Amino acid sequence: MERSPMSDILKLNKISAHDDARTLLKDVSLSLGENETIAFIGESGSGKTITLKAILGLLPDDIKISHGSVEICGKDIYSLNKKEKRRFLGSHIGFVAQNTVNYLHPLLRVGVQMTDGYITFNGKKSKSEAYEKAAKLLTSVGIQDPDRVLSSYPSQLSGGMRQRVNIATALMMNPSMLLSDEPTTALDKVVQKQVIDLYLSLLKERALSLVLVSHDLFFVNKIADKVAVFYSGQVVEIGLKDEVLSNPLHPYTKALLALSPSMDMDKRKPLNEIKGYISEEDRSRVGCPFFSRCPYSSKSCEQEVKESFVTPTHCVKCTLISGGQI
Ligand SMILES: Nc1ncnc2c1ncn2[C@@H]1O[C@H](COP(=O)(O)OP(=O)(O)OP(=O)(O)O)[C@@H](O)[C@H]1O
Ligand code: NI
Repeated sequence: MERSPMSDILKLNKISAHDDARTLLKDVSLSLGENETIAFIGESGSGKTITLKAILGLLPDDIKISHGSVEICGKDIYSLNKKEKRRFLGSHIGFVAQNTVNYLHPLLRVGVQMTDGYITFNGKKSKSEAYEKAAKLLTSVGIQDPDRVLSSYPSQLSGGMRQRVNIATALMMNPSMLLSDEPTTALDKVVQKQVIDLYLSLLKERALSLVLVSHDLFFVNKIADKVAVFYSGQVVEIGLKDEVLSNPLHPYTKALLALSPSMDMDKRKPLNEIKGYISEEDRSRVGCPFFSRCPYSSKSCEQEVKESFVTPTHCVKCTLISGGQI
C-alpha cells in the first residue's frame, strides 16, 4: 500500500485474519519508518487492537492469519518459531496495553512486574541491574520517588501513575518501537494532558517509532506522522497526518472527522460513533464495508474496491476516487 524505504521498521503486507466464523482483518497494509508515529483511528470494533496484536504476535488462539506478512526490521515474524518470535519481539517492541487498571497484576509489586521480563531475558544475576534500570526509567517518565513505586502494589497507585509505570515497563528492553493502545482512555483531562506531554518528550528524547491507537483526535494530531483509518477490519484510508486529517477523502473518514468538531484542546471530544453500526454483513462483503452506511454508495461499491494512491503517501479505498468522481 505504501512505498518501502530501507528504513521501514514495520511493514504489514496485506494481512488478513479470521476466527471460526468471521473475517476480522482484510488486506491491512501499512508501513512505518524509524522515529515515525502512526495513529490508528476508527470506531469500536474496527480492528485496531487486533492489528496491534498481530504485530505483537499475540493474537488469541481462535484468531488465525490467513494471508499476508508482518515484517519488523525486515524480519517476517510469522516465519519464526514461538521461542524465536518471543525473543525477537521482546527485544524490539514495547507494548502499552489499553486497560491500565487490569494490565498490571494486582498481587505483584510494581518492581517485580517491571523487572520480570528483563531478568528472564538476561539471567538471574541481572536482578539488581534490572531494578536500577527500572528506577531510572520511572524517573524518566516523571515519577519522583521510584523506589516507593517499585515496592508498591498497583492498587496503591493512581491511574496516571499506573500509565507511567506501563510506559516505563514497555521501555525496559530498549525497544525500537512502542505500541500503545488508547493510552489516554480512562484518565481524567489533566492526567491525559500529562500523558500526552510524556509521549511527546519520549519521542523527542529516544529514537522510537510509535504505533498509537487513540480516539483522541487532539492527541493524534499532535503526535502522528501518519494516520490509518480502520473500518470493519480494513484500512479504508491511510496517509500523512495532514493528508488524512485535513483532506479526508473516504466518506467514512469525513463522517468520523465531522463528528469531532474541534481539535482545539479545550473543546476536544472523542470520536463519537456514526449513526448505524458495523454489521456482520459488512464484514463478509466483497465490496466496500461502509456500503450500507455510506450516503454515496452505488452499484460499483458492491465489487472489490481497489486502492487508489492520490499522492505517493495517501491511499484510499473508495469507488468515488478509483472511479474518478472526486
Ligand atoms: N479473541 C477474539 N476472538 C474473536 N473475535 C474477536 C476477538 N477479539 C476481538 N474480536 C472481534 O474483532 C473485531 C475487532 O476488534 P478490535 O478489538 O480489534 O476492535 P478495536 O478497533 O480495537 O475497538 P475498540 O476501539 O473498541 O478498542 C470485533 O468485532 C471484536 O468483537
Ligand atoms: Ni481496541
